[in-house]
Amino acid sequence: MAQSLHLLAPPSPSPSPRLLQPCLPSLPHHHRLLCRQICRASAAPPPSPDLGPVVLASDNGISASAAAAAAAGIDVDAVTEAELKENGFRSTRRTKLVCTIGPATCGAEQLQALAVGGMNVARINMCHGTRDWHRRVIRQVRRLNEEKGFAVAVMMDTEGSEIHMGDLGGAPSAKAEDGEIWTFSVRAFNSPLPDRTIHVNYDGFAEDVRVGDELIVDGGMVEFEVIEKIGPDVKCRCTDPGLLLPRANLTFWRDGCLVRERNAMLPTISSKDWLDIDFGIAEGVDFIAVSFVKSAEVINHLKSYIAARCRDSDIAVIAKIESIDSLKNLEEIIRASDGAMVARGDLGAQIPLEQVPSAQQKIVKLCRQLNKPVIVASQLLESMIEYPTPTRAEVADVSEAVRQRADALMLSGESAMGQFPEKALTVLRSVSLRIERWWREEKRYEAMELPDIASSLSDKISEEICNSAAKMANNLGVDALFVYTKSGHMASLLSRCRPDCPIFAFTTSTSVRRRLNLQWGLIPFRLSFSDDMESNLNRTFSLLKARGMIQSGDLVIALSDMLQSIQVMNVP
Ligand SMILES: Nc1ncnc2c1ncn2[C@@H]1O[C@H](COP(=O)(O)OP(=O)(O)OP(=O)(O)O)[C@@H](O)[C@H]1O
Ligand SMILES: CC(=O)C(=O)O
Ligand SMILES: [K+]
Ligand SMILES: [Mg+2]
Repeated sequence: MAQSLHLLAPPSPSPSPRLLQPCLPSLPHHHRLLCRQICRASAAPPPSPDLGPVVLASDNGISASAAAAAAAGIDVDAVTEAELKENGFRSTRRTKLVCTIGPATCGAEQLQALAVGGMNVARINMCHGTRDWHRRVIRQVRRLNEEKGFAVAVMMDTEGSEIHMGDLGGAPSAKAEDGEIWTFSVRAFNSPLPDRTIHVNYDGFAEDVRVGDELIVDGGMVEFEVIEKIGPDVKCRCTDPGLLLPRANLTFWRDGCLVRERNAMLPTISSKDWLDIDFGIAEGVDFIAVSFVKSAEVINHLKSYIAARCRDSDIAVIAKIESIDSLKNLEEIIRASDGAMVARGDLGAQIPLEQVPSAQQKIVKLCRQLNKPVIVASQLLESMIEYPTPTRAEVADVSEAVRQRADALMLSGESAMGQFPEKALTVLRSVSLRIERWWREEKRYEAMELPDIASSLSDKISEEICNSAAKMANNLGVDALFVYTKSGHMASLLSRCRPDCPIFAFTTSTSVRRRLNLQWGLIPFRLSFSDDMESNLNRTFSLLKARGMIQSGDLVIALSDMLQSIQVMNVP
């Protein structure tokens, strides 16, 4: 039996309104499901011969077209579906995982291993690698999605025009020892570079630094003091030894303060970034993460650029919070963006390290309030670049980000160039699962105030519906929330509430489905559905039951943004 609440608001079109009317879902046999088939062939029935137009495919690498799966002959049943089948709804991972792809993970097999291991989003950093390399990675991810049924989204991260070192003439790293004299120069060198010489990308560098300035590499990996300026060359003495990595970020400090007048004059999106963005649009990336955002203006500019260039404007813009200016203008930046990243690497080079944790907490909270997905990034498992197990402190850091209910966690060097990318991903996955479960068991609801964000009446109703549905789901202990959403908006409003149960998000568009992959607690499916909720539900139930993903008797709350309705029912 189902109980439903339908709310009507202009301009939302709706058929006959029923207020808390019981309705009996029947399983109409004339609506057959084409299950884009999966993985465990044995677990699913063969598609019927008279298939209708309905297509359903789930994310997280758990389903594939029947043809593809059969042809490939492999079991692509990754985390979510296995979890759903084995342990029921409660144990699916809510926190999403982003992996930076680099030399350690760019091969087809390595990418597949990451997808199976729970990678929701693959990130490519335009600071590194060639255009051809990036293209190969994007296409490989897309191919895996098509052939193996994954739905891994692709995020392109811009280089930005902050000051950084060159690529060390091809060397993977260089060691700077205490007291050594190194030359930082804006001259172009042919490889190999002269000994202890570093190229700097910013032409004004030699003019801007002064003797006595501190030069900080990658937020403190290595530190130098400027001792002499000779034309384009700046001689520096190493005062804090360490490892220099290619293209490491450089900041200079004077009298204990970051020198940032010059950086303020550099554009957030450089001309090289614009070319990269054109490339990203052409290759159809799902997210563009903008480095060193200073204000909302640049985000608005990029969004209108994207809207003008791609019709359905389905690339989401993520603001990377990694500078003092981005903290100053935090709220306007987050409001303008489709999501944010706490880029702790560079952030920790611009503000004192001890301020990074509170900045993280503040950004995560604000993003949730404003309903924007947020990624916590950098050094989560840094030691795993070299070692197969994390430090206890790293596990505690990951746990804290999960406890804050960030939407996603990100691997950087661990997956790009580390020795144990898959193990690092496994650590993120198992720590997320454990902390999420603990949190639910302890019923540690953080009653976070969620401010109204809608402006139109229709959006206000959607918001109220989602808030109520999430509350009802917790109070009734339902097994899952189902949301039928074309734009994905209602799914993200539900995710914002961080309910106890997972959210099955059904959407008609492949790109919306991939984008929802970044959001907390959502299990995105693509499904062609109609405005007839009863038939949608019956079709979904029979399909998911056939796949063993739900069972008769499971308690479900279903929402739809076409009808703006809530229905509570047991799966028939
Ligand atoms: N495409 C790539 N090719 C070669 N090395 C890479 C690539 N992507 C990442 N790396 C390596 O992995 C490290 C960490 O990756 P990450 O993307 O976090 O880079 P970053 O330069 O530290 O950060 P960001 O530009 O995001 O501030 C890099 O410093 C680089 O050594
Ligand atoms: C991810 C990134 O850009 C940073 O941490 O600086
Ligand atoms: K970058
Ligand atoms: Mg950065």
